[in-house]
Amino acid sequence: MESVIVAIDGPSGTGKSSTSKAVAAKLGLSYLDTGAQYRAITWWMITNGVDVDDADAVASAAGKPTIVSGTDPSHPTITVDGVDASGPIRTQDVTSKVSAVSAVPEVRERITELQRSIAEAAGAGQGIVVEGRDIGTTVLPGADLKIFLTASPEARAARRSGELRGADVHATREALIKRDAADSSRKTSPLAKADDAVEVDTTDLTLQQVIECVVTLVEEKRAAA
Ligand SMILES: Nc1ncnc2c1ncn2[C@@H]1O[C@H](COP(=O)(O)OP(=O)(O)O)[C@@H](O)[C@H]1O
Ligand SMILES: Nc1ccn([C@H]2C[C@H](O)[C@@H](COP(=O)(O)OP(=O)(O)O)O2)c(=O)n1
Repeated sequence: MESVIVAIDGPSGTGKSSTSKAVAAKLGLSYLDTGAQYRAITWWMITNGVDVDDADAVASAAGKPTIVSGTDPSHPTITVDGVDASGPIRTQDVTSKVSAVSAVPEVRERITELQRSIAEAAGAGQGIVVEGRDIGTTVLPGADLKIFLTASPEARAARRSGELRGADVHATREALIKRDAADSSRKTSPLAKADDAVEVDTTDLTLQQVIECVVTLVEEKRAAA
């Protein structure tokens, strides 16, 4: 069967990670969480004393860490300089700083290059599901299928605060809206829907329904190829 490259973009809490992992596992594809890579480089900046609000300092350090992503959807991994970073990249500290670091063009250039080489390697096999903010627009504009997930801020905040074991929904909603605004308004490769992306509003859909919808879209693409 032909390999297939699927790009899934959208704001926080729309279901990108859960959907992408499940779709990739179901169809035997590789999986790449690009947000984890931006979180990993942010974690490296913090642990190495780089001031994340100093764009010049972040730019000069952007080439230093070695980030390696494992692409098995049933066991995604990420290491920074050989150290497992999967836990530390999910802290509130990293979450609050990742938008500033990922807005720096030198960081994006470095990470985009890494993403393209991973997608190229997977393209030699069955293919890959790559999720993020700018995959359909910038990283893989030639992807076979582009999906843009959306959901109301209320639904997204409720999902996130559920994950954070009952964190205040209002505070979660405010933090999420702030991060989306920063990601959507940055100059380099902002969060945006590609013109040829299929938009799926997940507000009133269960995760299973979203997964089925995306699996069907991939199968239709493959059948038409
Ligand atoms: N359609 C949905 N309905 C209800 N909960 C969902 C749905 N999609 C995802 N979730 C839950 O919402 C949370 C955030 O999903 P996630 O896939 O991490 O989103 P994203 O990667 O877009 O930030 C997870 O706990 C996930 O299980
Ligand atoms: N392709 C991407 C993916 C993520 N980012 C940045 C912007 C996001 O706020 C952060 C974190 O992304 P991540 O997907 O982990 O965020 P959430 O799971 O939605 O909380 O990384 C990006 O700039 N470009």
